[in-house]
Amino acid sequence: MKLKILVGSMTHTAKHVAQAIQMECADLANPVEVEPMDGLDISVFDADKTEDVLYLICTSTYGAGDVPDNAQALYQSLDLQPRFLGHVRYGVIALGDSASHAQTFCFGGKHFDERLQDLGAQRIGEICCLDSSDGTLPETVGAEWCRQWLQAALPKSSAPCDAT
Ligand SMILES: Cc1cc2nc3c(=O)[nH]c(=O)nc-3n(C[C@H](O)[C@H](O)[C@H](O)COP(=O)(O)O)c2cc1C
Repeated sequence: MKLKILVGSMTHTAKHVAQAIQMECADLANPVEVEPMDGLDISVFDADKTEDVLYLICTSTYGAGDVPDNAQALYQSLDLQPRFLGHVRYGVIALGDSASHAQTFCFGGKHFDERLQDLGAQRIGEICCLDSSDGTLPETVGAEWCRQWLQAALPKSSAPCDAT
């Protein structure tokens, strides 16, 4: 099963989380692709219709609860070019800061989740919120969460991937 991680980031934290997942989860999903959201639109969910693929939205939050600049085009495309995404299974890692932005904590990831659900996509598991003010390492927490998430998402008959 392929894992495609779509990264929305301003100052690279979300990118580093995605890269940690790529290294730590290669035995559970193969390949693990990391793709910055720059320039993407809703068609990113078309390419793999016939493949066994899971999507992971990994995005931070900016402004007053907005998605980062590099995620704007994809986020708006979900609204401006809507289509049924019933074939899409996805998870969300949402990055934010509860100390400075309590009212809009992790809204970037939560906004993506709302739009994807509106279009019929199926979220697997709960949203993973990574809080930059809680003293944990986002790469470590994100990769650990992703291992558990992948294990829950894998069909029961699937053996872990041969990463070689
Ligand atoms: C200008 C600015 C605005 C932010 N706004 C929010 C916000 O509204 N909600 C939130 O939860 N975090 C907010 N954050 C925190 C970031 O989302 C958080 O630090 C995140 O880890 C950054 O990830 P990145 O390096 O991948 O962009 C903001 C940070 C900055 C610098």
